[in-house]
Amino acid sequence: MAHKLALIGFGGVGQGFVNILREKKVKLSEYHQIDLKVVSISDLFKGSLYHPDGLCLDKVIKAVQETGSLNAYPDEEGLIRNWSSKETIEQTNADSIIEMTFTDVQTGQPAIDHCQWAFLHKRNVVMTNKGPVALAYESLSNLARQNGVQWLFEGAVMSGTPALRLPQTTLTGNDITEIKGILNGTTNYMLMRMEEGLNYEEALKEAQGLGYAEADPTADVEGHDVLYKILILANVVLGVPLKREEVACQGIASISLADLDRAKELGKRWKLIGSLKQTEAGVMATVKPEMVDLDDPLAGVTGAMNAITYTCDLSGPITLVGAGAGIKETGFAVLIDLIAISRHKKGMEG
Ligand SMILES: NC(=O)C1=CN([C@@H]2O[C@H](COP(=O)(O)OP(=O)(O)OC[C@H]3O[C@@H](n4cnc5c(N)ncnc54)[C@H](OP(=O)(O)O)[C@@H]3O)[C@@H](O)[C@H]2O)C=CC1
Ligand SMILES: N[C@@H](CC=O)C(=O)O
Repeated sequence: MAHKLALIGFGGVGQGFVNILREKKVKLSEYHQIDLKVVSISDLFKGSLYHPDGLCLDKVIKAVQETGSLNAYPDEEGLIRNWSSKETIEQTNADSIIEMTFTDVQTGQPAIDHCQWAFLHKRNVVMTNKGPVALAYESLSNLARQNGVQWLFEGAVMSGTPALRLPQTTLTGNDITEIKGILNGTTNYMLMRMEEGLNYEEALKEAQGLGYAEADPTADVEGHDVLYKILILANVVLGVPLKREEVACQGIASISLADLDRAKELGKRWKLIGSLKQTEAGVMATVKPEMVDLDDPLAGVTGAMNAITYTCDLSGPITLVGAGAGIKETGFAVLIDLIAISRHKKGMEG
């Protein structure tokens, strides 16, 4: 039976995910026996489409590429246009809602509402949006559980690199005493390009063009995006309900070309580091730029690559290095969550 999907937010990641479905449809069906069918897409300015039997993804991409809007999708019997995200979540026949709207670092909205509406209508949610996980993890997890649905968000930390699944699956049984890493692709890319001679604005523009930056890139450069990832790691991996106010947060906006030159003279390199440490006084968390030695493994993590080290009591430190941002990489995170939901469903049925 098809697993029906409703996509809320159709920007870079949404379109990247649809392209993955177009590319992998046959393999998903042959090797994983999964038939993922997009029945709804709802985007604030690009418009909205719903067909209970599924949308033609080639026509969806053609419409958006040629006109920037879903309104150019051809009319067909049974097609409904212009539902809001609320109408879509409540009235679609989708099993799972894929939430890919922008991350609001102050309120987590409208994505928190999107999750609530979905859970109350017994729909799973897969999301790349960090806001709801960082700000409302406990209440939304409870709501999902009470309604017998799943809530997965691998893409929220390090895009398609399994930064959440790794500690939750293969590292389980360890006590994790510290988590530390480079957790933002945009700023890591910018620092690299600024070392290569670009100025701050040029480097940011490139990162935006490559699809790494947030809709409001202030979240990247001022460290809020890393702060949110630290809150997610604290809540989800350490089980500690850390709050935003408890984390000192500084981004890279104040780092000048002169600072980069000074680091170079000292045999060092600037990196924006997020960290969480278990102490007797509780979990200590910081987000701040640090100069790391050039022979530190973190110094070699460049561009939009990220790295995270889990310090474990039994297995010792384990470091994961991989993409921290990117359209295809984040689209993959959605796919792996959907494969997990499909497998879970089959296990329950079997
Ligand atoms: N890009 C990346 O590398 C990564 C992104 N993420 C997260 O994934 C999410 C999506 O990222 P990305 O695709 O790059 O961002 P974009 O800004 O490209 O896309 C977000 C889309 O959501 C739409 N939108 C905003 N509000 C609503 C709403 N209320 N209802 C429906 N649609 C809405 C926007 O519409 P419009 O523009 O038409 O207003 C836009 O098309 C973000 O939360 C981001 O933090 C996570 C990991 C990596
Ligand atoms: N803007 C973020 C996207 C992924 O979370 C980043 O640059 O890392």
